[in-house]
Amino acid sequence: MSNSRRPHYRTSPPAKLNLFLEILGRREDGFHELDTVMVAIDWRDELQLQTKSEPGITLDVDWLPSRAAVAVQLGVASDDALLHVPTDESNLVYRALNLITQTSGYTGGWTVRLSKRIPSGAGMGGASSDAAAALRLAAVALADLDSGLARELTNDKLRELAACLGSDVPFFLGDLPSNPGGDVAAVVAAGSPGSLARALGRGEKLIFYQLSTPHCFIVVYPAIALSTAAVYGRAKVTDHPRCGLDVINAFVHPHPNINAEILYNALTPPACGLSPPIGEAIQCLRELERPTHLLGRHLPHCQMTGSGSACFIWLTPDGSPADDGCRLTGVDEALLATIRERLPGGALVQTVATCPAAPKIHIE
Ligand SMILES: C[C@@](CO)(OP(=O)(O)O)[C@H](O)COP(=O)(O)OP(=O)(O)OC[C@H]1O[C@@H](n2ccc(N)nc2=O)[C@H](O)[C@@H]1O
Ligand SMILES: Nc1ncnc2c1ncn2[C@@H]1O[C@H](COP(=O)(O)OP(=O)(O)O)[C@@H](O)[C@H]1O
Repeated sequence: MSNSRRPHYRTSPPAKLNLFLEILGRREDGFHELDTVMVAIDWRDELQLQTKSEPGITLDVDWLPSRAAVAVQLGVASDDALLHVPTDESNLVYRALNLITQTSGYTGGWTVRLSKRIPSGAGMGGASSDAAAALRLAAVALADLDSGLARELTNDKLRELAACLGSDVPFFLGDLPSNPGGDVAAVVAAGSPGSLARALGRGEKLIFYQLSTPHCFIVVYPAIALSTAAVYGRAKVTDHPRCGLDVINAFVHPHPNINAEILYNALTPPACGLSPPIGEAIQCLRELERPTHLLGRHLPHCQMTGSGSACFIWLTPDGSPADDGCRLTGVDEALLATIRERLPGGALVQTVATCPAAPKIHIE
């Protein structure tokens, strides 16, 4: 088949927020044992790929709506490191496609376009989500091209490849059934209010929960990119670990009297130690004058996600059902503008809702 007649496979990889993160221990391989609770949110990149007859990977990366527009919001020069996304083998999409090629025995190559919206080094898992999406798209594309090529790409194998790429990557495969030849494209229930998972081990051992209603957040990226390894390098192992089950309960069965302290992140102190403006951003969110009908009578539900630097406010702690319009009811542009103004040095600020971790695949 000529390259121009080959189908395009595309999807919109979501970001994630860690609602809870406790460090249970330090392992001999340098990783940390975690207990973390993650939700997928609809702050999305766009990933499109096509097979080609020649071997090799052609990867184009751009920013949406444009690199210059994102730079203005962040208050940085357009060539700033904050906007750097590699286009070589160090891009996780590239590494994911190499793993698929090696595992399947495919002799052709890939043409890929990655359009970024998820800030890098934010603790929002953008690179991991892109990598999981690349695994899924490539598995579906190879199955269409020649079913023999997909024989080795069972769901268990995809999970194994995902864990090789990074601790957070398996989450973005979603709740894949453990069956050989299971349909990797069909893991998303239509209209699902989103994926929540508890992750143990180094993050790759997952227990998924189905949300009954979407939850909404304001997410703030305060123009700081942090290295995950550097933050873990300063982390302390606790003798008295907290447990993520309260958070899971609060999200799966929302009720009016939720204790604000259930949002917890043991990486916040080391991240703030590396970059004090993150602590200032969290403090700023806690001090916001919020519309009372929105955040109600409760303490502000704010936290940092992952290893930082992004922080979030949980918008639906009062148990009222959040419908699709939650992003619009009460969270007006004025509130988002106030947050931007109060954070010195620029910020991306956005309202988001929970969504499936492994989104729909489109074939054109
Ligand atoms: C902190 C978290 C929370 O979800 O997310 P991010 O802030 O990166 O989004 C994750 O644990 C990050 O997972 P991920 O970004 O996939 O990290 P990896 O590539 O596997 O590891 C990067 C580096 O982080 C450290 N690391 C990572 C995971 C872990 N459980 N213990 C660690 O000590 C190691 O130093 C490792 O070399
Ligand atoms: N597809 C990708 N998108 C963004 N960054 C990527 C990608 N692949 C590799 N990287 C590298 O991964 C690091 C950031 O990962 P990212 O997932 O964006 O942040 P975080 O780990 O904080 O959630 C950066 O150092 C960047 O150079």
